[in-house]
Formats: sequence, structure tokens, C-alpha cells
Amino acid sequence: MRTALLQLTSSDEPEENLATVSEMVWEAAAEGAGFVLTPEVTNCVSASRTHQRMVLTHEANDPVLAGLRDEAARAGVWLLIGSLALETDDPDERFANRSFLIGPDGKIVARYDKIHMFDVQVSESETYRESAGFRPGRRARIAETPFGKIGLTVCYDVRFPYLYRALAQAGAEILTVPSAFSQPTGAAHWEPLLRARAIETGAWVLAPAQTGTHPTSRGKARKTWGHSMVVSPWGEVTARAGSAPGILYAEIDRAAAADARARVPSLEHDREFDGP
Ligand SMILES: O=C(O)CNC(=O)[C@H](CS)NC(=O)CCC(=O)C(=O)O
Repeated sequence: MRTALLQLTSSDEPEENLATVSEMVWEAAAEGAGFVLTPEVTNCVSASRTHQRMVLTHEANDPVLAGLRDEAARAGVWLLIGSLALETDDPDERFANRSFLIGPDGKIVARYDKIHMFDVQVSESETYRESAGFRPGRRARIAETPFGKIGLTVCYDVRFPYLYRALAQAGAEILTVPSAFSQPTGAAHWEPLLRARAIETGAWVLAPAQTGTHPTSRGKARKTWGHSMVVSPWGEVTARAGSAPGILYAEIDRAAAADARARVPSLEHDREFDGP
């Protein structure tokens, strides 16, 4: 399956991001892609809660979700919307960080709410408290497609190997890691984390990323690491982007997952143990 990862510098204006992504989905389809993926928070990258409250909506009313469902159907592609920030009925008014798999008929095949929250001080001047604005999910998700079973994850999840192991042991052959990685942690950890998850699971790892300095109308401008990446089930990086926005193409096939698992069947070698 020819696959296209969109590397974006999303702004904090959902309608603007919808227009950019729609055009890129169309271009990827014209280039022969049958599966297109977008990064985390495709609809809005913002450091301002006030701004998010003004522009974000519930899933049922979200213009970016509706627009991209139409676009997937028009282009006839499978579309992983890495995530959308969406209003929820949370009593603390926190948003969901929700990933969607859309079929080529425009229907929603699967949803996944990011489980692990990025509450980290990455440097002296850069601190994140994702759990203050977002309500964590509680359920792992797998979706069946004609080109393989997909396990959905988001960004900081990549640091929690048990999630990936559970998805792979439940049959996932493709693991999606749409991201908006910070620059300091991206430089140090992004590639080895993605390659480790692929090697441990014998699955394709598809990681479309936000990149660069994100235009903002309110609050501090956020910066993200980029370097979108495709890792084979054997752990090789088969496609990598730099720091510029654009489309990254790669060929993926489920046979490679079967091959890697036949060579090193570690997924079947779990042992019970005592302690520590
Ligand atoms: O806040 C939003 O709008 C959406 N969420 C994100 O961008 C999240 C939380 S700030 N980013 C990450 O998880 C980066 C993880 C990372 O950089 C690492 O694990 O090192």
C-alpha cells in the first residue's frame, strides 16, 4: 500500500488547517497514495486555553472532522487523522486528544483518545501540562483494514511500550504514532523510541509529525520537532522527513510484519515473573 505522511505546521485556526490538509490529501491521492496520515492536533496547535475554548467544538459539530471525512471519500483514500482537539462533557471542561481512522467511504472506522498525558518539564523554559487541558483516554483500539490491522496511539504514548505490546499481541501489524514532539526531546529520543517500538512488536510504525514554529494569534508560539518517519517491522527507517512541511511517501506491506515476527518471535515469548 502506498502511504503518505503529511508533515504539518498547523496554526491555531482550524479552518485554515482544514484547507491546507484537504489540499495535501488530494495531492497524495493523485500521487497514488491509498493511505494518508496526519499528525497530532491537526486542527489546532495552541498554547492558550482561552483560544482553544473559543475555536474548538464537540466531535458532532467539528468542521475539520466533517471536512476531512468528505475529503477522504472524494479522494477515495483511507485517512488517519492523527488527532483532533475536541470539546468533551468532562466536568473539568478538558478536551479530548482524539485520533480517527476514516474509511475511503468517509465513514469513521475507529476512534482513540490519547491515554498518556505529557506532563513534563523538557527544559528550564519549556514545561507541558497536557493533563490540565486534556482528559486522558482509557481504552486501546485496533482497526481492521484491507492492508493490515492498525493499532492507534498518539505522541507521548510512544514512551509506554506495554501499550504497543498489547496492540501487537492483539494482532496490530501497523502502529500509528501521530505526534507534536517537543524539540529538545525530539532531538534526543524521537528516532530511537520509534525504532524500538517497531523492533519489539514486529510492526510498521508510521509517525507523521507537526514541525517548526506554529503561527498563533494568542499565547506563546509552540515549536515542534518534525522528522516524520516510517519504520519497517525489522526496525529500518524506510522514509524520513526533515524539518519542512510536506508529504512523505512510503510503501508498506503486511508481509514484512509476518517476516520480522517469524525471524524473531519475541512477541510470543512473554514470561511471568516475581518481583522486583
Ligand atoms: O497540547 C496539544 O495541543 C496537544 N498535545 C501535544 O502536543 C502533546 C502534549 S503538549 N505533545 C506531546 O505529547 C509531546 C511528547 C514529547 O515531546 C515527548 O514525549 O518527548
